Amino acid sequence: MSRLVVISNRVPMPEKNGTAPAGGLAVALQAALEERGGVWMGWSGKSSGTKEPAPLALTERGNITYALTDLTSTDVEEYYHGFANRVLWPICHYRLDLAEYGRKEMAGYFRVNRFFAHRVAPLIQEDDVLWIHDYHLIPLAAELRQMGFKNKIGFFLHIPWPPADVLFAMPVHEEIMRGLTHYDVVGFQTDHDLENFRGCLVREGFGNAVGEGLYSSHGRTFKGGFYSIGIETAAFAEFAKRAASTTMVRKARQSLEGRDLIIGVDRLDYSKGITQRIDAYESLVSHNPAYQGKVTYLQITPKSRSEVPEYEAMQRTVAEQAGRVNGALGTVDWVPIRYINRSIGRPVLAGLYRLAKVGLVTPLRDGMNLVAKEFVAAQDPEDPGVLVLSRFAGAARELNGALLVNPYDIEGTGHAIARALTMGKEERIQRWRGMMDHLLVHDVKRWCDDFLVDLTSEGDHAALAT
Ligand SMILES: O=P(O)(O)OC[C@H]1O[C@H](O[C@H]2O[C@H](CO)[C@@H](O)[C@H](O)[C@H]2O)[C@H](O)[C@@H](O)[C@@H]1O
Ligand SMILES: O=c1ccn([C@@H]2O[C@H](COP(=O)(O)OP(=O)(O)O)[C@@H](O)[C@H]2O)c(=O)[nH]1
Repeated sequence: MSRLVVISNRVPMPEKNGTAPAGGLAVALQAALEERGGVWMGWSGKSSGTKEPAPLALTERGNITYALTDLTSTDVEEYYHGFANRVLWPICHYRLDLAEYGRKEMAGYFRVNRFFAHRVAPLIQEDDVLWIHDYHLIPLAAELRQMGFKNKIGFFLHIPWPPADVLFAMPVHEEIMRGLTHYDVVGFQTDHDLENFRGCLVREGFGNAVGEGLYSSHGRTFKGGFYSIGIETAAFAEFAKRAASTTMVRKARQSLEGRDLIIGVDRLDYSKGITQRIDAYESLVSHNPAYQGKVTYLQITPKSRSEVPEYEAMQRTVAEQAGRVNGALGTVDWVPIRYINRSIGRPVLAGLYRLAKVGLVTPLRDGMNLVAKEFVAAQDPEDPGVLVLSRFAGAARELNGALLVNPYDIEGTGHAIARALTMGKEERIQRWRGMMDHLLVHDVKRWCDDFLVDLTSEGDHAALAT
């Protein structure tokens, strides 16, 4: 079997205390690489200031070699905060109104991709298979091809791919589309994302669908597919069962004093629909006094990308909103919303999911959303909680036992929370069982295997070029 070289912007070096940063990409890739070993190259998350970054730092941990590079402060600003998170992220999440397009940032994005190519090049061996992840690194294959690399190179996009009318509002959409054609396999989270990509490619004459999932463009042929990312389902379920008896989770249970727990866990990101969700909860509780003092909503929301103005603003908005609801509805012995603005380790999260009667996962748009899958995996089979899930999360294409909601419909979401809180055990078990069976089969290993089978067995697409 060829050696696997994974390249992603975010690389979670296992810290001394074993905690990884919040974010589904890091969590999933860690699981996938632990399984088969290989090299994982990416950004250290640190800036070298105005100095040229030091050579790649190589660290062996088990069967994984981590290869990390710092970036200059200008690179972090232009490539990560600038183009990746203020242009590609909002565009791919259908938020044209938030995209801040600047030529300096665009140039920084392409420059850092070239820098990544030069940094990783000395590590690449002839029969290595390269798997590049996410919107930060779309042009990387083109850079490597230009340097003469003929290896199989796959790309997986963790976030949604928008329809042509949204994508083409971005001035450099042609360069981005062309960048994707240098891969051998381009993978998306869902069939909807793949359909949108196909529309972008074919409608605007960038390329053609040539059958059997193959596309031709700019003299190359590549496969386009969808591969829905999973979690380590069985291990997470076991984890949650054990977590239920830890001190932290026991304390949480005691503090509820018999109230039903509703839980939300999201990075502080406008795509996650947190403000709409708080509105929905407020609408439910204020219109139904029977719930007052009987439910507790715990929202765990670690800070994310705080240097980006839209994220910084959200920190204030959500904190004020939670404070306002608590001020308006709280009583001397009841706090309606418990709001935590920092990261919680996954072992504790697992126990909290299991404790909860309702999992609220209501993004306005999300590539997949691993929290939805973790919530399901963590439930007690004899008495499972109910998942309230946005129809706009990639996970909604698979988790059909959830109560699907439109997160823009505040009252509708409130009604779904009420339905979840009152659902009988038999229906809860039936809904949960179907989702759990699906997640046990479609776990992170299956995702990884499916993608790599397509990448390594697709033949030489370049030679098939039309
Ligand atoms: O690296 P950050 O800027 O701190 O952001 C964290 C990650 O956010 C995004 O995660 C996505 O990937 C998940 C796993 O496939 C998926 O479930 C979720 O819907 C996506 O939002 C981003 O795509 C990653 O690159 C970031 O590392
Ligand atoms: O305080 C937190 C919040 C989230 N997470 C983890 O971060 C990931 C979030 O992934 P998801 O796909 O839901 O969203 P993303 O943040 O990648 O957009 C999940 O594995 C969570 O368990 C965590 O470890 N601690």
